[in-house]
Amino acid sequence: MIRSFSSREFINTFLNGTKKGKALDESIVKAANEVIDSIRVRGEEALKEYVEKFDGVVPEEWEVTSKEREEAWNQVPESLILSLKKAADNIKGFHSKQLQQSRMMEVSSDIMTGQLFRPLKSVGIYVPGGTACYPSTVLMNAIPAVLAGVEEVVMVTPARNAVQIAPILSVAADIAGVHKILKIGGIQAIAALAYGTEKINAVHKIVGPGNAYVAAAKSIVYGDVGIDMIAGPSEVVIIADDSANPCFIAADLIAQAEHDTNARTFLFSISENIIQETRLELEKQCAVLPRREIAEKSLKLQSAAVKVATIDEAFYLSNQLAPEHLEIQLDHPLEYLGKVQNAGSVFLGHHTPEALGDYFAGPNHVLPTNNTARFSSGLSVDDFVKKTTYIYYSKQALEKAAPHVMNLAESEQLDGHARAVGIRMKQHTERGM
Ligand SMILES: NC(=O)c1ccc[n+]([C@@H]2O[C@H](COP(=O)([O-])OP(=O)(O)OC[C@H]3O[C@@H](n4cnc5c(N)ncnc54)[C@H](O)[C@@H]3O)[C@@H](O)[C@H]2O)c1
Ligand SMILES: N[C@H](CO)Cc1c[nH]c[nH+]1
Ligand SMILES: [Zn+2]
Repeated sequence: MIRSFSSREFINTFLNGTKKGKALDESIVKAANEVIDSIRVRGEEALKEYVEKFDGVVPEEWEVTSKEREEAWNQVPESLILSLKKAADNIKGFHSKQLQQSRMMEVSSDIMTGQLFRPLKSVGIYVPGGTACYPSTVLMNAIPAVLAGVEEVVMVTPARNAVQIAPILSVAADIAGVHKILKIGGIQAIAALAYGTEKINAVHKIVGPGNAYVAAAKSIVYGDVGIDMIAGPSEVVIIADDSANPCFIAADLIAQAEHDTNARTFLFSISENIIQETRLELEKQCAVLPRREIAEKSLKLQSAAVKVATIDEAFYLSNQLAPEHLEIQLDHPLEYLGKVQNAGSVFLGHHTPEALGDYFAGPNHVLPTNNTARFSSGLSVDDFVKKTTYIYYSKQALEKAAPHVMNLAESEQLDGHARAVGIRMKQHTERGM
């Protein structure tokens, strides 16, 4: 089910070859452009057409009413509400440490520079709802936004042939502090959030994962609004030696594979025995999985087991791939943290499954995929904050800086810039200021 690759074959196939991930699919981008253009021009009328076309049913109102939100609480078991609340507490705890205060850096008594931190006014959070229902993604998207102080957090999620969204999503939204929930998904939701319609206000930034249609739509609207990232299918790399348990490795590979037939799962091990045992475990565990078809397809098409010569080689491959999730299933895992150069989130040791991070531990599960952890990071409070710098110079401070500023301006042949300083110097001299 999981194919073996040598290191070289792995690099040629998954990093440089036929299975190298692609940020966007051109035909999907083309289709998304059409939908977005229509909604931008024709607003509500086009939005309804596309919701009907792609999601089956057009709800009477886009927004989940406060009555519906209240009633949702009676439809979710108490134990599940408790789990959501505990997870939310951990997520809040972790993200609250990311909050930063505006700061002033006094350079000297007559020069000040600084940074103002201001929350975005409104954001849209996308919660996927095509093939599964993700209350955890509601918490992961909304909690950092609310902590940052965003005034209006608008969640969108497809109702998919139903008039209502799943009650658990609404409850998670209440726990996280979401202000509005709209029953719209896919490209049409991104278009409505980016450009607004007669009934929907445009937001300033759109965050959250989704399928290839959602990713394409986010890439198109970027520039008119902010986005967090272009999220691709989920990924996990597991680095393991003989100290690992093949049952755990297989379970963690399946946990990613069941998301999506395009999810990518990799095992790098110095032990041939571990690879063989994991293969057997995968067969066994997949056989009893409700989402067996999805997981098996993903494992067959998008996974690899690589027998490496050394642990360093495993880290080399992982850093080249820059996976969304990296599990280090080795004894004394903390000792290996220094070897991690590129990864969205790292799971240390034999008892820290990636699923723990998906739901509960606190760090965000909206993470960079498809090699983008080389240059980007998971969702955080920072995504919901703008930083405005400021500068203050006294007259005397400007006089000291003036020759340098004028030199530099003249070197760029921008006389207007030089004059903006020079004119002040002239007045200071003339008026004996
Ligand atoms: N990174 C994360 O944190 C995270 C969390 C949860 C889910 N995910 C990923 O998000 C993805 C969710 O995908 P999904 O499909 O289940 O839900 P989704 O909500 O992203 O997409 C469903 C929507 O896609 C649109 N769509 C489907 N087929 C279409 C077509 N042919 N043309 C135009 N639009 C079409 C429909 O409007 C539909 O409602 C999965 O890949 C999953 O792994 C990631
Ligand atoms: N593993 C997903 C992110 O890659 C997040 C998730 C949500 N629910 C379960 N898993
Ligand atoms: Zn997951």
